[in-house]
Amino acid sequence: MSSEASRVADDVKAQLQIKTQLANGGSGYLSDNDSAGRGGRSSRSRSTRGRSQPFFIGVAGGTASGKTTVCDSIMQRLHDQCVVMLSQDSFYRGLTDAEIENVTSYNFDHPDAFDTAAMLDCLNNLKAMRAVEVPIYDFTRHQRSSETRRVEPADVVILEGILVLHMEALRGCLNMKVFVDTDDDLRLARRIQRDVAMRGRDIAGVIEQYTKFVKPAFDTFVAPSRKHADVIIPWGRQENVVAIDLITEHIRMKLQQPELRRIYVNLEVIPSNYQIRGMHTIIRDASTSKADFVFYADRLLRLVVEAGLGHLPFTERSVITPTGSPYVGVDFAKKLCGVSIIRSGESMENALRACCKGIKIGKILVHRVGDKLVEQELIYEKLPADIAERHVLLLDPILATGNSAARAIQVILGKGVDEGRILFLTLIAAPEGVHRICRTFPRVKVITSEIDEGIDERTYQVVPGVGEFGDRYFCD
Ligand SMILES: Nc1nc2c(ncn2[C@@H]2O[C@H](COP(=O)(O)OP(=O)(O)OP(=O)(O)O)[C@@H](O)[C@H]2O)c(=O)[nH]1
Ligand SMILES: O=P(O)(O)OC[C@H]1O[C@H](OP(=O)(O)OP(=O)(O)O)[C@H](O)[C@@H]1O
Ligand SMILES: O=c1cc[nH]c(=O)[nH]1
Repeated sequence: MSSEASRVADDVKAQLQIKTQLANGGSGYLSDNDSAGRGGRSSRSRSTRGRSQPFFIGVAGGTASGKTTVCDSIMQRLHDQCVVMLSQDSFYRGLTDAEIENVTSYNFDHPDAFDTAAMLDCLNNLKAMRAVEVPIYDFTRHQRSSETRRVEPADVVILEGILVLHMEALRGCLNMKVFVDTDDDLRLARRIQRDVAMRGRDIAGVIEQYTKFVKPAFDTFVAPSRKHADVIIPWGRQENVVAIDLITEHIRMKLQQPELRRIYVNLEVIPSNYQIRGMHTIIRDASTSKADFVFYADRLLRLVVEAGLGHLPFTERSVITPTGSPYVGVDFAKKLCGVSIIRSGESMENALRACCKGIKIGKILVHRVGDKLVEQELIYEKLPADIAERHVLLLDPILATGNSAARAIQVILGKGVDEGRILFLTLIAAPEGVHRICRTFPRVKVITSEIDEGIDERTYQVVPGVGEFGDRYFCD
């Protein structure tokens, strides 16, 4: 790899590591059935592997920056996946007769030129795995065709357009945001070429439109939206193959992740290895002695606590090492506290104290009233008086229905703690509990070591689970 290519590779890798937040995927193959040319592209799949939501990628950039080429390249590389591509251009509002009369005064680069509601509706339907009818826009007539293009549900949806990252509502739908960065001169040259050859314009008209509308809108809306991107791809006369490869590789990696981790950006499952799997095997074994259960549960709980602490903010700090050399490091976050959900949550207190000397730990006791699915009653709470100023590590080794955790989080929020400052640390989580907490409290970070199959309908125990954690940890 050339040094330039390797620099770009490092850049893209770093951007992906720092900012990318993702969701969903599946299987299929590409076959271009785009009847409208500029109407967006569609690639049909073999199957969507029963996914509940697609993974949305937004690709923005100035006019003629190469967005379509970037999308095509990503799609080609994801040829074994079920991918569809939509273009924001398909959602241009058709012009009225009066607007067409005066078309040189119409600003096609302003957000108002797009039917954003229709675009959102389309994305929401695809999100629910429903097929959509996408409008077909005719650039020569400035009108929507009477026909539409049917787009089937897919595992990956790529949305490209100049304002895809500018529009907040659209950004909210995207799991990955890409900005294609191309020199202004190059873009103008391409734009002239394209509009003359393919959109029935003359050179003078293209330049006039560019100066009057395209450039000002780029400066006002498009360029500032770069800051929302997870990845910025430098794009020039040649394709940035390295960047595309790395993005595709990253998407593939994310597509392989279990469903829940792709849906919820506030869920972290700590990476497993054979040590961790071995410890889980011991604590899940019904014949394990109490001493061994406690020993291995403690080791696992310590890992969960360490992973949770990794999500706290930090400040930079440099020190001098004994060799006299500087080491640029970080300082731990201040103002923390733990809150354990009595009784099982108390098993995590030692792990937290071992990591954070002298940390304040509060307690909450909730009680289920009869049926487990009924809202929990708060029996007791003892929390630090200044909890509203602290980051809160909420401790409970088992997340089953999520009722106990939800009630505890409500109590903590009621004390004035910002939702984004709550970390819920748990050893084993059932999908039902993950949905409950991650959906209800999207800014609470949930950190767990393993996600199990589900909850037993009769006993409400996590399956395969560990049985009653509190009994096995505390009782002889
Ligand atoms: N004159 C005219 N321009 C239009 C019309 N509709 C859209 N545009 C222009 O189309 C542009 C949006 O398309 P681009 O982002 O350039 O197209 P693209 O093919 O996705 O660009 P790349 O793939 O990045 O090369 C805007 O800058 C608008 O000015 C129209 O009906 N008439
Ligand atoms: O997500 P949920 O459905 O609310 O279930 C999880 C709760 O169940 C367990 O406690 P349990 O009520 O068994 O009490 P214990 O801690 O005293 O063992 C566990 O420690 C959680 O607090
Ligand atoms: O499986 C479960 C569910 C709730 N509480 C437990 O201790 N275990």
